[in-house]
Formats: sequence, C-alpha cells, structure tokens
Amino acid sequence: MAHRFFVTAIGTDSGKTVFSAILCEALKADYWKPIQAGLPGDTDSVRTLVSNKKSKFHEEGIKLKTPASPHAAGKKEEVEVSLQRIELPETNNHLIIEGAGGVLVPLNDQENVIDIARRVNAEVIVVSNLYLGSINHTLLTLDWLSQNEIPVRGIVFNGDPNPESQEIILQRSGLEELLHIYTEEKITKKEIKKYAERIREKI
Ligand SMILES: Nc1ncnc2c1ncn2[C@@H]1O[C@H](COP(=O)(O)OP(=O)(O)OP(=O)(O)O)[C@@H](O)[C@H]1O
Ligand SMILES: C[C@H](N)[C@H](N)CCCCCC(=O)O
Ligand SMILES: [Mg+2]
Repeated sequence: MAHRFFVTAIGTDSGKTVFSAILCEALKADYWKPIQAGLPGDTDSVRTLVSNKKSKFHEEGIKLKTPASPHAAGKKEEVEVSLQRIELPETNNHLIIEGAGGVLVPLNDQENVIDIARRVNAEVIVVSNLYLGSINHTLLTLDWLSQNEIPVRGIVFNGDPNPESQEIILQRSGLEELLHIYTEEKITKKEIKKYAERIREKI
C-alpha cells in the first residue's frame, strides 16, 4: 500500500525539507508542499537533493512570495489561504507532504497547517532539534498531537547529539526514533542518499 506521510517539526528551519528529501529518496516517493510561503520554494530544494528518477515533484497547493506565516503572507498578498483551496495531487506512489513551520502555524483565522494532515489522512512524522529549549518545544508538539488524536509515526532528530534530551523525549512520548540527521557541513545529494539508506529499513 502507498504510504502518505506528513512531515512537521517543532518550528521553522528545523530540517523538514532535508528530511522530506531523505524520505523521498528512501521510498522513491513523490513530494508535495501544500502551502509555500517564501520563494524559491522547498519543492525546488527537494528536486535538487533527490537522485532517483521515480519521484515526482507536485505543484505547490498555494504559493506565496512572502516568507512569513501563511495567514500573514496570504493577507499581505490578498490571496485566500484555506484548506478548501488545497487539493491532494493524484498519484499511486508514496507521497511525502511537507508542512510549513510547526503544527499550529495558522492558515487563516480558523485553520492551521496540521489540519492539512488530518484532511488527507497522512501519518505524521515530527522533526525535532536538539538546542536548549527544544525538549519543551518537542513535548508540547507531541502532547498536542496526542491530545488531538493525530497519530504520529515517529520522531526524527536533526542536529548535534544530545542524549539526555533525546532520551527524555522518547521516554515521555513513547515514540520511536526513526532517524538522527547529524549536523553536516553541507546537505547535498550524497548526504541525502546516506540517510536514505539508514531510514529505509525503519519505514
Ligand atoms: N543536519 C543538517 N546539517 C546541515 N544543514 C542542515 C541540516 N538540517 C538542515 N540544514 C539546513 O538548514 C536550513 C533549514 O533546513 P530546512 O530547509 O530543511 O528547514 P524546514 O524545517 O524545511 O524550514 P521551513 O519551515 O522553511 O520549511 C537549510 O538550509 C538546510 O540545508
Ligand atoms: C517563512 C518560513 N520559512 C516558513 N515558510 C513559514 C514559517 C511560519 C512560522 C510561523 C510561526 O510559527 O511564527
Ligand atoms: Mg521546508
């Protein structure tokens, strides 16, 4: 059966795009960014990082130039940002869907980015970082997802190891660590392939 994963994180610039490229490469999956705020977009980045020929890169759902929260970018550019305007692309392949920022980033006055995951019935993967303060940001995110009955497939750590942080996050959440992406000098096709090998057996 084709997997449908929604990649979220504890914030912005957390490594969602990097991890989405890894997962696309591991599963030869398609990629889709339903809401892009800020250009050039993540779809171009993932396209340049993925090596396999099967992955397709779908047109973004809503594209905004302003690098801001989608609700603010939409207001500024006078574009309606809403769930209703976002349509799941057609594919029989696995699909990796990348959110924007974290779970409660607003699309508008009522809707949030995580509502996209709910609407398309995708399994959520949370990218967590390991800076001081990230335990709280991660546990708040996971607690909100659990309280709202949104299933989480697992956690991906991105950054320099911090065993105390990683252990307490895994222990409190009861979730599986799917992958640890270390801080690399540069993220290129080579690094993406290396991590794709590591996650393939876990997914
Ligand atoms: N492990 C890593 N090693 C080196 N650079 C990294 C690593 N993870 C992320 N980066 C770099 O950090 C920047 C932010 O990462 P990324 O674009 O994946 O974040 P994001 O969560 O997708 O952000 P957004 O919310 O804008 O979609 C990028 O330039 C990326 O190449
Ligand atoms: C511009 C950025 N790279 C993302 N596209 C959008 C991040 C929105 C974050 C909103 C917030 O949590 O304050
Ligand atoms: Mg991104």
